[in-house]
Amino acid sequence: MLRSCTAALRTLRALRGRREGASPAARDPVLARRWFSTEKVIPKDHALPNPSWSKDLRLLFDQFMKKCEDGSWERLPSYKNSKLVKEQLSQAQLFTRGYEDGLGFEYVIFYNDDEKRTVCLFQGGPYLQGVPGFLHGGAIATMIDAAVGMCAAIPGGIVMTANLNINFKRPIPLCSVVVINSQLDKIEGRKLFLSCTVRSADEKILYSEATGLFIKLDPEKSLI
Ligand SMILES: CCCCCCCCCCCC(=O)SCCNC(=O)CCNC(=O)[C@H](O)C(C)(C)COP(=O)(O)OP(=O)(O)OC[C@H]1O[C@@H](n2cnc3c(N)ncnc32)[C@H](O)[C@@H]1OP(=O)(O)O
Repeated sequence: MLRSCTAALRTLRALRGRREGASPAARDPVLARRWFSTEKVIPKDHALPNPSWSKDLRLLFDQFMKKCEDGSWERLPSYKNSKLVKEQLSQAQLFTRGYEDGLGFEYVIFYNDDEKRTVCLFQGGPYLQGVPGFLHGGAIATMIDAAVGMCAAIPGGIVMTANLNINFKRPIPLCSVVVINSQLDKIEGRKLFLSCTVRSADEKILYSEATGLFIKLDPEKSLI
């Protein structure tokens, strides 16, 4: 745990050194192209191992990749989300993917279509601290929203969170790995009801439980 936190902070310090002086776009031609042009950028798949991933996260990732071999499970690449991004908002990115490797939300989501459920393997980095040494409740809520939201979005299409209830039962140590199991329980018209649990990698500790209501957007209705 400590090793992955240290690795993430080292990456940050290196990046900080590079960043002093000019604006981000001026220093980074790739970023500049993204911000100021309509040129298509090939998205990076963040839902793959990087050096900040702990042994626990890699182990679980490998186990689920094995489960994908018979087609019952599917790994969801992170760039599926970018389908919704319009050209003029090309600098926009999913909140959970806006951090440098290891500092924020490191996760991968697997989907099982037959069971209508997802498993999200999540390692919360040092920038997500709340009470010292533990994950911030808002970061946990964000990750639950993203994981459960994805479980709703696959059958539901474009959905938004209408209600999310979370019971925080145990604090989650910073940089540890948790498993977020989400399940689609019921669909009523445009309403999708889901539930989820957040457990330790060995499944012995139940950290949080949540239920969520997601609404499939009505194409006839304006959001604003
Ligand atoms: C592919 C890439 C994926 C990408 C997926 C990535 C996952 C990321 C997940 C992040 C998700 C977010 O952060 S979303 C951001 C946070 N959420 C929001 O900002 C949503 C703000 N709220 C809204 O815009 C709106 O309330 C909506 C869109 C949720 C619903 O509005 P609407 O479409 O007009 O629907 P409306 O007629 O009001 O309600 C439809 C039915 O739902 C019920 N209903 C509505 N809200 C509630 C509620 N809070 N509690 C109980 N029931 C409710 C109504 O009673 C009605 O029931 P009945 O009469 O039919 O029985």
